[in-house]
Formats: sequence, structure tokens, C-alpha cells
Amino acid sequence: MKLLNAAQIRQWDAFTIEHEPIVSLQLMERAANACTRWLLQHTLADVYYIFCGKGNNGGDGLAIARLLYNSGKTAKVFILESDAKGSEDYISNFNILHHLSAIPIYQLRSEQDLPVIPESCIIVDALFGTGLNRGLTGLAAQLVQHLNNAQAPTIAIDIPSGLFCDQSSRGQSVIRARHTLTFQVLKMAFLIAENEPFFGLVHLMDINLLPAFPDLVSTPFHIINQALVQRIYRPRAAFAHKGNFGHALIIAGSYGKTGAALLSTRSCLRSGAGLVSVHVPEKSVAIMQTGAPEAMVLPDADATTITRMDYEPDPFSAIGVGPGIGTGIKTRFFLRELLERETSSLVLDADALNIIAENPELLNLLRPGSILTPHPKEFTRLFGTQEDDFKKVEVAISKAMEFNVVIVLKGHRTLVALPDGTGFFNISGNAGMAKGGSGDVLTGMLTSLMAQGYSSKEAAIMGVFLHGLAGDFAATARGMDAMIATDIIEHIGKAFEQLF
Ligand SMILES: NC(=O)C1=CN([C@@H]2O[C@H](COP(=O)(O)OP(=O)(O)OC[C@H]3O[C@@H](n4cnc5c(N)ncnc54)[C@H](O)[C@@H]3O)[C@@H](O)[C@H]2O)[C@@H](O)CC1
Ligand SMILES: [K+]
Repeated sequence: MKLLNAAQIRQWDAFTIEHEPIVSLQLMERAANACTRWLLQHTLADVYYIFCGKGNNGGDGLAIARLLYNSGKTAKVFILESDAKGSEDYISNFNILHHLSAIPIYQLRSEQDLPVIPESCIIVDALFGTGLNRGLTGLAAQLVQHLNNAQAPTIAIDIPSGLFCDQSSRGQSVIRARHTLTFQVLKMAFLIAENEPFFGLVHLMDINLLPAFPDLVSTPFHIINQALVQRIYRPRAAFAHKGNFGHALIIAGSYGKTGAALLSTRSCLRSGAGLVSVHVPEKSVAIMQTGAPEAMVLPDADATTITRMDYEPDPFSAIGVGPGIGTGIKTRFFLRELLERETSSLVLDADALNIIAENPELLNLLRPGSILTPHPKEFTRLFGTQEDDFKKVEVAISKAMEFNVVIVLKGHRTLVALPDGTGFFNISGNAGMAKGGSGDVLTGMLTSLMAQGYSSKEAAIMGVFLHGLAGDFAATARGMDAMIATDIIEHIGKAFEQLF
């Protein structure tokens, strides 16, 4: 699914107005109706303090005030005054409301006008929407501060006021909402980690914008959803044999970190590969054979670390390397040797990335189509510190292009950055997965998918989605606090079932 920017969303509104056709005031009414329904269903308050700007976001707020009043609620409207005349639909809604004398309208012209806000009310933030074109200053910034200091919860309409859709809002005055009721589609701002304090829980309000529009525009950004992954997934043929599903090799573990090898191997086994081998330090062999009897074990010559490849890497259709291997000198030599050989598709994670970060010339040895799976700290070690998280997305994509690899930047909204300059955000998964071992599970899954012949792009998109979905099932079964990486593995099967 395409992730549209603010300008494209505005064009989509205009496209719908022209082709449905519908007058824009009616579209605003549709949007206000959807928000009012949500507010009535999900908030128990009787009193709503509605703060409006003079653009269409403010127009939404005025219409919501009227609809809440019509449903028997008390609505008080506060207008952030400015020299602006107000958008056409704002003015229309203002005139309707003006005639309804039962709804008080207060004009905010200076700090003295900022109202005392009762704890028991709901604040509706309709100051600025996707039309924000500069940071908030003066009275607007003071009002945002005032609302953020109030005890009452804030529900933002479309986007928290002061938050930019498509660029960083670092250092700006931004509403901190408990919930955001956003129209039709997710905005990029909701997928970026640094914005987490602002939007709370995001709820999509369907306002029936015409579905034909997104096909007409191009965008580098996409959202990974079930439909996309279903198109990638290839069901197993009934007459298939294990040779049809590749041979995956996991290279992982060191003394005290055999668990990482076990988690990657088990998740690899659970994700469809025909054969799975695992290269571990010699002392880990018994643990692996007991914990993952379906896998074949290749013992290292060294007792406690990965040091040597006493086998040909060629027969493996994909190799996942890194979980728990440490960054010792012998392991570093091993990794260089692996990268220098004509090896098949590689998934590089954890300490493999840390070794590359310490020896950046190794980046030039990466074969096209390899997958790198850094978490934010590993990403920083590899590619330096970025001034904000939007920049991080940009750098991930430019590095994917430069080195012709897929970069999976892990996080709550994992980004799959592709060498063709596009970026795919994953929206499955939950905070229960923020635990040691989750990344090892992903490495195993990606290696398994690559071994089965999925391209690195397909494997990355499908893998992060299934990983998150398995995590969501694990959270339902065990709870976010209690779930562990093994629970994710246990639910990989159920995640695959959603693709049939
Ligand atoms: N176009 C449509 O048909 C629809 C629009 N909708 C609403 O319209 C919103 C977008 O409306 P607009 O494009 O009018 O924009 P906004 O309502 O976000 O406000 C933009 C206005 O504020 C001014 N402004 C921007 N940044 C400012 C700043 N930092 N300080 C002071 N003034 C600033 C702009 O010059 C402009 O006058 C959406 O977020 C959504 O809430 C919805 O009603 C759905 C339908
Ligand atoms: K808003």
C-alpha cells in the first residue's frame, strides 16, 4: 500500500471532490461524522473543549462541535485567532455554528484568553492538520503548551497540531494526544520513532476517498500489509519434496550465547526451508542437537567461538550469520573469509554487523541482494549518527542503493530499505517483542525464506511482516510483558496461515 505525503493526500481529497463528485463541505461533514461517532463510542465524557484553527482542520472541529451538541453533549469551542480569513469550509461551518447560540464560541487572542480546562472534559485538537507549513510560534505554541499541561486527555483530529506529516518535528511545539483520529490513511509521521510522544493510539477514520487515486501517483514509501505479503507468498505444491525448499545455513553462537543460535535455527526451521544446517562452536553441538533435532550441525574447530569454515558454502541456498557470534579476532577473520567467497544469499545480523562497523571496508564485499538487519544502535555504528529519525530513513535508503543491498532497520515500525530507492514500513508487531532474542528469530526467518528462493526484497518484506504477526499472536496468547522470543517462534505457523 502506498504511503502518501501531505500534498498527495490533499490531491486525493480534491480528486474525490471532483470525481465522486461531492462538494468539499460535505466531505468535511463526512470526516466530522466519523470522528464524532468515534468520540461518542470511546469517550465517556459529557463535556468537550474543542480547539480550532482557521483552516480545514479547524472546520472539522467546528462540525464535530455541532454534531456532538446534536447528540446531547456539551461542546465549547475555542478559536485560535489570527489575521487569516479562514478557509471556505471553515467559514461555512463557523456561520452554521454561530446561529446555534447554544454552543459558546470563545476567541483566543492572547495568553490571557487561554481557558482553565476541567479534568473531566475531553480536549479535541483541531488547530492544524496536514496544512501545517511551519513550526508553531507565539500564541499557537503557548496554547499547545497549555493543552499539554492540562489533565484532561486530548484527541487529535487528523494529526496532532504542530506535527509535520513528512519531516522531523524535533524541537517544535506539538500537541501530545492520547488518541489521533486520522483520515483515510496513515501519515508517515506516525511511523517514525521520534514522534511517539505525540500521536498516542492512531485510529483510521474511513472517509471514502476514491480508491482509484493512489494508483495515479508515485511515492518511494509503502506500507507492508497482508494483501502485499499474500501476493508474494508462494503456497507449497502438494507434490513438492524437501529439495524444492532450499538448504539454509545459520552461523551463530559463542560460549554463553548458544541461545541465539538455537532461536535462529528454530525460527528458520519453522519458516519453511527444506533443510537447515547450523554452524556453531564445538561446545554448542550437544545443545543444538537436543534443542533443534531437525537441524544438521557443523561444529567449528574452536570450542567456544566461530573461527573457520571447514565446509564449502556453495551447497547452501542462503546463509544467515551473526546472532551471538561475538566480535573476537578469529571470528572477524572468519567473517571476512565468508564475505570474500562466492557465497549465496546472505543475511547479516547482530555481531556480523558490529564486525562490519569496525571494518567498514567489508561493506564493499557485500554481494548484491544481501540483507542487513541492524537495530537502531547497530545502524548508528554502521552508518553514523543522524540528526533525526526521518534522516535515518533517508540514510537507510541511500545506503541500500549505494551498496546494492536490502537494509532492514528494525524497530516498532521496521523499515525495509531497498536498493531501488524505495522504503517499506511494517505495521505488524508490538512492544512485547522488544526483548532479547526477537532479532535472532527474524534472522532465522529471513534466511529460511531466502533459501526457498524468495528474492531478498520479497524475503525482507514477507519476513518482517510474518515476524511481527507471529509476535502479535504471541502477545495475545501470553501477554506483551510475559511473552518471550520462543513464543514468537511458536506462532510463526499461525502467521503463515493468514496468507492462505
Ligand atoms: N480537503 C478536504 O476536503 C478535507 C480536509 N480535511 C481536513 O483539512 C485539513 C487540512 O486543511 P488545510 O489544508 O486547510 O490546513 P490546516 O487546517 O492544517 O491549516 C492550515 C492553515 O494554517 C496556516 N498555517 C500553517 N502552519 C501554520 C503555523 N505554523 N502557524 C500559523 N498558521 C499556520 C496555513 O497558512 C493555513 O491557513 C486536514 O488535516 C483535515 O483535518 C478533512 O475535512 C477531510 C476533507
Ligand atoms: K489537529
